[in-house]
Amino acid sequence: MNAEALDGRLLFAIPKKGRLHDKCLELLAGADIQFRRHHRLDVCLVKNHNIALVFLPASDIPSFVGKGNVDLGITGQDVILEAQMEKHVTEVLKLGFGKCALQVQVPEAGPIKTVEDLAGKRVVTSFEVLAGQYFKDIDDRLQLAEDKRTKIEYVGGSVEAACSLGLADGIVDLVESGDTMRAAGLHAIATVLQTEAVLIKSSTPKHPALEPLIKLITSRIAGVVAAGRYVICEYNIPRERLPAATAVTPGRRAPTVSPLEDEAWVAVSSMVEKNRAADVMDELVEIGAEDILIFNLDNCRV
Ligand SMILES: Nc1ncnc2c1ncn2[C@@H]1O[C@H](COP(=O)(O)OP(=O)(O)OP(=O)(O)O)[C@@H](O)[C@H]1O
Ligand SMILES: O=P(O)(O)OC[C@H]1O[C@H](OP(=O)(O)OP(=O)(O)O)[C@H](O)[C@@H]1O
Ligand SMILES: [Mg+2]
Repeated sequence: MNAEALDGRLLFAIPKKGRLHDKCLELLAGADIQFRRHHRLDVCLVKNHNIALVFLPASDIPSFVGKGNVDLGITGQDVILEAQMEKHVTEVLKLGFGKCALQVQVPEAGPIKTVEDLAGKRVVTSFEVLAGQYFKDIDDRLQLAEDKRTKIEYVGGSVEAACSLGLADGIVDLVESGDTMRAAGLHAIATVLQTEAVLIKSSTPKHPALEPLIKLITSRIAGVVAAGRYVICEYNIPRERLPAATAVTPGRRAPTVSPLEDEAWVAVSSMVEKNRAADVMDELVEIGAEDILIFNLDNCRV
């Protein structure tokens, strides 16, 4: 693809593989951003918008966005901090996936119990900057001499193998379910940070004319994210129990209440957070609601 084909288009960086990739494709589909990616090509034009998608490693996206080489991107908060780009990018939206924690881990059976025990020893990580800052603070606090300070060593992947290979006394790596950590015989002794995937834009945009398109795409993606977070709860309730019921399902602004042919009853429709839906249904049954239905949302603007 030649450079002119990209001229004037909003460049939107998407993780090319790994944990965030599939979720990003779902977001793009939900936002009706249409494209066909040719085999092995990392740049492709969007058919129905003035956008080009650029598929990049998640860890490279913060500096591409921060330096204004691309206008918009999706990546993890962890790699933004690791790239020291937090002042150069603006977090537009939290996306609710890619949630995990960057943790200090040591062999379960070993003598090291705290980060103070680990200070001064060897730590292997893919997050050199964040691990370096974390242990610098501890080394400073413990007033360790220059030659006794924690040694941080970078590896590009399979960090969890470092202790059993004899390369490290501890590691700093991402943990979600904890399966990788436990399988490697490790356990966490401290959390450096919590992270999730975010939509980011450059803090000093090179193409101000693209701002309306950034707003539009942000609004569409926010709709898809909210649709995944909420369900619609509908039920019938005796009119005199309505105040109790609407306390359980207050909705985002207010629940929709409709009359029924039977004047003693009303129908209620309300948005409910998906992870609270089962509890809400239990409470509604307690209050005397009947015919309680839950519907998934395909998309929304709220
Ligand atoms: N287990 C996980 N659960 C949730 N989010 C994760 C997990 N591992 C990584 N992430 C998030 O995804 C981002 C990219 O990491 P990921 O490992 O997917 O990319 P990668 O290392 O480029 O790909 P790969 O692991 O396939 O080589 C991380 O910076 C983090 O924000
Ligand atoms: O707590 P868990 O659910 O096990 O997830 C954590 C693992 O996920 C990531 O690895 P990934 O699968 O991306 O492989 P990588 O180490 O090759 O990057 C991360 O580096 C951890 O190893
Ligand atoms: Mg990985």
